[in-house]
Amino acid sequence: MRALDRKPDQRTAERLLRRWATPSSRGDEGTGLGASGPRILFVTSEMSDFVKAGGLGEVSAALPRALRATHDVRVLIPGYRQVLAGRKVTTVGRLRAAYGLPACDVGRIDLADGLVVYAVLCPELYDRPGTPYVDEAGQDWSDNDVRFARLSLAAADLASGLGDLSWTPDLLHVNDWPSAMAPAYLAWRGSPVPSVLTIHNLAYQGLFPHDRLETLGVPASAFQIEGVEFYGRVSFLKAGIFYASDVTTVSQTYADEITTPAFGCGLEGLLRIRAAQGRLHGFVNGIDESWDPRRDQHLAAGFDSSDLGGKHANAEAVRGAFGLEPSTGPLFSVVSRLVHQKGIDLSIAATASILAGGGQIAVLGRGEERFETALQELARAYPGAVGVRVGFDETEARRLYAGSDFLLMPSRFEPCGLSQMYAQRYGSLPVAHRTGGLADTIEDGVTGFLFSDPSAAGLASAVGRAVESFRSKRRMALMRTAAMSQSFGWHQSAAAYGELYAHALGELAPRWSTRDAA
Ligand SMILES: Nc1ncnc2c1ncn2[C@@H]1O[C@H](COP(=O)(O)OP(=O)(O)O[C@H]2O[C@H](CO)[C@@H](O)[C@H](O)[C@H]2O)[C@@H](O)[C@H]1O
Repeated sequence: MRALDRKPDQRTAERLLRRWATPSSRGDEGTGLGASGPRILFVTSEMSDFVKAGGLGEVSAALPRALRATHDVRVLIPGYRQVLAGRKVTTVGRLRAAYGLPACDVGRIDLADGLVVYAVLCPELYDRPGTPYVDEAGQDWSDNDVRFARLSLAAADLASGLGDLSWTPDLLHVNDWPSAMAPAYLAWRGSPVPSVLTIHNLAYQGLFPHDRLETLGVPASAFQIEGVEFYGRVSFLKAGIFYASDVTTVSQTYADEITTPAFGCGLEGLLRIRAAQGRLHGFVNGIDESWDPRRDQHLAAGFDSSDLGGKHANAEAVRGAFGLEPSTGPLFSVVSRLVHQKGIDLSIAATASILAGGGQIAVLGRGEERFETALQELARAYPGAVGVRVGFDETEARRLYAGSDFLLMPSRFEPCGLSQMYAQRYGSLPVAHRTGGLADTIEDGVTGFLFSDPSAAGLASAVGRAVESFRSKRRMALMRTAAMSQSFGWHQSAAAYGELYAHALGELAPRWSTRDAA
């Protein structure tokens, strides 16, 4: 299935083989190599140190840091204005134009904790207002194919030793469609550098018209079912799934789900093949240490499971900020991108059961206009009981987790989900659809409430169970304590990624000798 049929780049292979000639480099001694261990370039289109549109931004800030104890991890990100503004950026390399992709410089930023970030410096592609993906009106940038092909090609170039950097990665770890072309560029130039693609959300695939092949540097021979073609278009994500050495996603349940037609978004066939090869893995995300209700500076007051006084202070702050009346009933929250995936329509439909149970609901989110409008109408219809804020606000989000009793998360699918972990850590019990990472991180009836049918009725029945539990102080206290003591650190999944890297790197030599002999 792998299309690595060209003559590999000899110089790179020899460098890697020299570097990985020792037993430990083949993973025989685990991953305890320290910061002088394998050089990993973590390629991402968002990182919450600079700019975040969703969960990927948080994972990109946390996972490279969790891996630093054992790996020499550096990050590559487009040089958006949010990345460069007010920072010391040293130009350390230059990459040539290729195909229809412009030349760019490589800038180095040293973050306060020592993490090194390389920025792809190309103002014509990245120096714009808006988010990494859309303009201020919410429209996709029309040149997103070039913007993210340039990111991917920069990663492949650096892995091939181009650009004159004094640091050359041993392995690329790419994330979602914006960097998923990097493994393909490596394969097309015959590079032996291994790559790992993490899928944070299969629903976003980076699909572009067939007439962009030349601009993007896709060889005509790769525009086929065993390559990057997806129903007549170029699929960046499929390129990554097809060419990466290994594919991971962010929970075991989602890794299983995406091999089925219901969740596979048309890629289930290829994903089944990768799974059969033992190349599809599920590693659940962690949450970083800033999510600590005792010390979080964003909160109105700190608290822990043995003293929930501060939680009540946060509930008061939320009620005030969202225009809710004083109440002793249950407070439900939603903190979410307002998109179909997240089942926002189901949460709207469940409002009746929440209000009937004497509860209130506070919603923070932004996204599709139809959901923003519907939620604002709901708040107007139930003043004092439903509060809605359209926007993206870290402090409000943290206060909502801290102040609410329950978090609604009826996602139709959820690769991992972070909000349900934050909520549990802050003593807010998630009411969630039993899917993907939600099924893997919530214990039904112990740390939250799961329901199996993603419908208004399914959610309403779980809301009923939550309201019922709220009536028993003892039960609530037990569940809160169980939720707050869940361990969601990065340690375990960082170790799993480390093992995977070691395995992919260790395969270099055998793969090469077979090919050399051929
Ligand atoms: N209006 C707002 N204001 C402030 N903060 C807001 C906000 N709306 C959302 N957030 C924050 O954004 C994050 C959302 O993360 P999720 O993992 O839940 O979803 P997302 O779908 O973006 O990520 C995708 O990638 C991640 C990472 O792998 C997977 O966990 C997930 O399943 C997948 O869909 C949470 O930290 C939440 O607090």
